[in-house]
Amino acid sequence: MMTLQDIDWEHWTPVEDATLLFVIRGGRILLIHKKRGFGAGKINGPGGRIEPGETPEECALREVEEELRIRPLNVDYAGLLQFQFVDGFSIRGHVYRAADFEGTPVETDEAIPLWCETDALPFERMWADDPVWFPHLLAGRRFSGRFIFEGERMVEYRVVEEEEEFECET
Ligand SMILES: CNc1ncnc2c1ncn2[C@@H]1O[C@H](COP(=O)(O)OP(=O)(O)OP(=O)(O)O)[C@@H](O)[C@H]1O
Repeated sequence: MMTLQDIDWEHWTPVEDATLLFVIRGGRILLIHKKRGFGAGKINGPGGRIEPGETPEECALREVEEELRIRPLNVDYAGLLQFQFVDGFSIRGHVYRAADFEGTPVETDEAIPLWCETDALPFERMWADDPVWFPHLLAGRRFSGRFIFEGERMVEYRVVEEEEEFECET
């Protein structure tokens, strides 16, 4: 069985590089019901794959516009998630927080917007890792997490709080 220790995380490069962006305002967080792509059917933050020539933050903003038609404001870096699947797939998630936004979230081909109270999140409909790092996200802390997944099952994880300066280079 694969464990966290079997992986050289410092030199690990993911098959896919992606983003997540969470608007958190007035005790509520803006999530989506993801209609297609990786994780379709789950509730998550808006986000998607980083395109060539794009920074993670540019991708995060573009994905929120594409999926919900809003423009996040006061965006800051929140954390980094490294997911290794036992079948060989791997994905990195660059996570951002926004304190405000312009526009009105609407349903698109990709997503249905869903405002949730931050103290009543639908974790049973979210990825298994989310309950592990959401407390950091909601508290405004920076974090990084490493995870082993077997399909949709989280096999092992380690999440730590990071110093303010920490940000991943791509
Ligand atoms: C394993 N545990 C996980 N926990 C929480 N979030 C996870 C995740 N694994 C992937 N994610 C997120 O899911 C989105 C997939 O996006 P992505 O690969 O782009 O999907 P999609 O097929 O729609 O691609 P397009 O960019 O639309 O082409 C992307 O935001 C990525 O950060």
